[in-house]
Amino acid sequence: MAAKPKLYYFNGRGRMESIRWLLAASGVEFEEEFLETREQYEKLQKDGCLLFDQVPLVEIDGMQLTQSRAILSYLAAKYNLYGKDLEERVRIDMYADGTLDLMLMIAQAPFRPPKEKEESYALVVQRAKNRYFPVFEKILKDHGEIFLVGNQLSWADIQLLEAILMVEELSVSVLSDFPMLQEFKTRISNIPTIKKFLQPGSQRKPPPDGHYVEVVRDVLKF
Ligand SMILES: N[C@@H](CCC(=O)N[C@@H](CS)C(=O)NCC(=O)O)C(=O)O
Repeated sequence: MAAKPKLYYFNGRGRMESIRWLLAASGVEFEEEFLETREQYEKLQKDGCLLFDQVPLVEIDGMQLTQSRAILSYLAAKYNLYGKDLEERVRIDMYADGTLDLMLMIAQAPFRPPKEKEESYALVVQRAKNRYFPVFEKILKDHGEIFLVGNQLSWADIQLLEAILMVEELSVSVLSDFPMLQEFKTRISNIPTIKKFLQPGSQRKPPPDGHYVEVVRDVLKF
């Protein structure tokens, strides 16, 4: 039996969380090593595991992969979450890149000074409501299908659910003007592998707290 994928990152969401989501939604078990000290990070560097001296790092299929977007795209292809042809694939890429942009704004906010942090979160909610969610609402409404692309679950669906849940943590009523997205959220959340990942005790990570921010700063020295 092939070894489980192994994820090297902090014990928090950051740029690894979407990778956890894709694996979990695909029903793939994975191991995690959490970076807690500078020494762990320097050892990975010294051992030549980090292509550009950065995490996330994922060991899978005998490879050491870095660059979160490349990892996500590999997993999407491997686990049949990447559409049926090139046209579907590029749409999945566009939608996934949109939600990644939005989630990166959320991931970076805790590292800003308190006032800027609050402004960043407010901007995220505004962008979600005015830029990203209307697009996905319209896509679902126009094609009347249950998934964003084609007739099967894709990386784009999984990541949109992840993004919706993250923005709802900042504003519980953010979906109030988006009925298609409300239904989408319920539908995708009920896919058995995803439902399991949403249960307490899964490898899904909570929103970042002060301790997480401190560990990341200590390990990366910034
Ligand atoms: N484009 C890269 C960016 C990775 C990245 O910025 N990683 C941060 C931690 S979240 C890091 O390792 N920073 C250390 C550094 O850049 O020196 C990706 O998406 O994986």
